[in-house]
Amino acid sequence: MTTILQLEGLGKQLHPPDGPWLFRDFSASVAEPLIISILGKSGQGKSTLLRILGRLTAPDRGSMRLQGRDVSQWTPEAWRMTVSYVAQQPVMLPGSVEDNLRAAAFLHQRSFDLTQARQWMEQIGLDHLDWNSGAQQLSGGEKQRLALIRTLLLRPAVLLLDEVTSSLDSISKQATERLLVDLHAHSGTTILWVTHDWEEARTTSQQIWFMADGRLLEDADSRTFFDSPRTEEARAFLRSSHLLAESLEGIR
Ligand SMILES: Nc1ncnc2c1ncn2[C@@H]1O[C@H](COP(=O)(O)OP(=O)(O)OP(=O)(O)O)[C@@H](O)[C@H]1O
Repeated sequence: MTTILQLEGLGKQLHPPDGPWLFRDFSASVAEPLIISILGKSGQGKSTLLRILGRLTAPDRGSMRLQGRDVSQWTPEAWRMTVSYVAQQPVMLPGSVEDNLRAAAFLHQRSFDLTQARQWMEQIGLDHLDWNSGAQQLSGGEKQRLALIRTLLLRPAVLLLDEVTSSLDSISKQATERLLVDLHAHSGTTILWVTHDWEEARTTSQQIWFMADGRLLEDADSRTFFDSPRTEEARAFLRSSHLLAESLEGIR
């Protein structure tokens, strides 16, 4: 495996120059192809980290290298075509479902892969949609999946996913997870995946980043993290996640 992304001492300060640090000293290597889940309690800065990696937010400290080249040697556009972010709250572009699907091809002057778009729409459970209908009228879960496919059509080497299954029912969620795992297996796409669903993380990912106390507390292969987490913070996090899952199971 080769290193595609190298993070060195990344930090984000809430109110620079004197405010507290949301996180700092975040250093890690991303080897390709891997699926890495990013776990941690709310407010640890997981989304902010993804936005930094997607060059949508600037870090207050630290550096990043992509494919061996420092961030300063990349234009933001070229970086974002290689490392692409899918937001938790999907933003639909004005126009139809098809306009949204064609957006990446249009913006980057590439040909539109109609066969691939149809196949992914079907695989993700959106084959019922009329491509001429307005994208703004879709349900939250439909928008979330359409935004994901719109980004997949860019064919990024690294995909940054921010809770992309959070609005989905269990069947759509499983279909989405399967599509992403298949894509990773067949195309070697590297995925950094923020999720609150530890079961999703355990079943899809080979590696876990666990954020707590304003830093990357654990960077471990998935089995090691779930079977024998190194820190008390991770053990407490997993205990509370298990308890929550059990109580939700009881309600069902
Ligand atoms: N540029 C910024 N300036 C000020 N505050 C910010 C900035 N970016 C993020 N924050 C704050 O940092 C905190 C962490 O946000 P973030 O969404 O990254 O955490 P998270 O771990 O992804 O949380 P969740 O799991 O709830 O989505 C939040 O309180 C947010 O309001």
